[in-house]
Amino acid sequence: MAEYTRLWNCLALIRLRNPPVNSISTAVLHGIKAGLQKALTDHTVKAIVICGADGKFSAGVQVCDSSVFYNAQCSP
Ligand SMILES: C/C=C(\C)C(=O)SCCNC(=O)CCNC(=O)[C@H](O)C(C)(C)COP(=O)(O)OP(=O)(O)OC[C@H]1O[C@@H](n2cnc3c(N)ncnc32)[C@H](O)[C@@H]1OP(=O)(O)O
Repeated sequence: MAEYTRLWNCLALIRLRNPPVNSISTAVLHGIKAGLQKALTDHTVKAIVICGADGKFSAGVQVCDSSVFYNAQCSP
């Protein structure tokens, strides 16, 4: 999952949340995309911060979820 939060001033935050290491699954990828779309349609947003939950950023692609590569390349 990835949670979108509109922060103060011109900032938006996308927080990756996929315990234990916030790896990027297909669901996380979709959450990032949804967050980016929200930020892009809010013309007051000037910068997007992407972080990971619970003090970790991300271990990268979720092992054993090869569909992540397909979804990253093929989704519009
Ligand atoms: C193209 C290529 C792209 C886009 C890539 O992203 S390549 C990068 C792929 N990711 C990695 O190679 C990272 C592999 N993981 C690590 O190096 C380490 O796990 C860590 C540094 C992220 C954390 O180390 P540590 O704090 O010692 O914890 P553990 O190694 O014990 O891991 C904790 C649990 O997390 C699970 N884990 C780790 N990485 C992934 C991952 N990428 N996808 C899914 N799950 C992951 C790990 O299996 C442990 O799970 P449990 O055993 O506790 O159930």
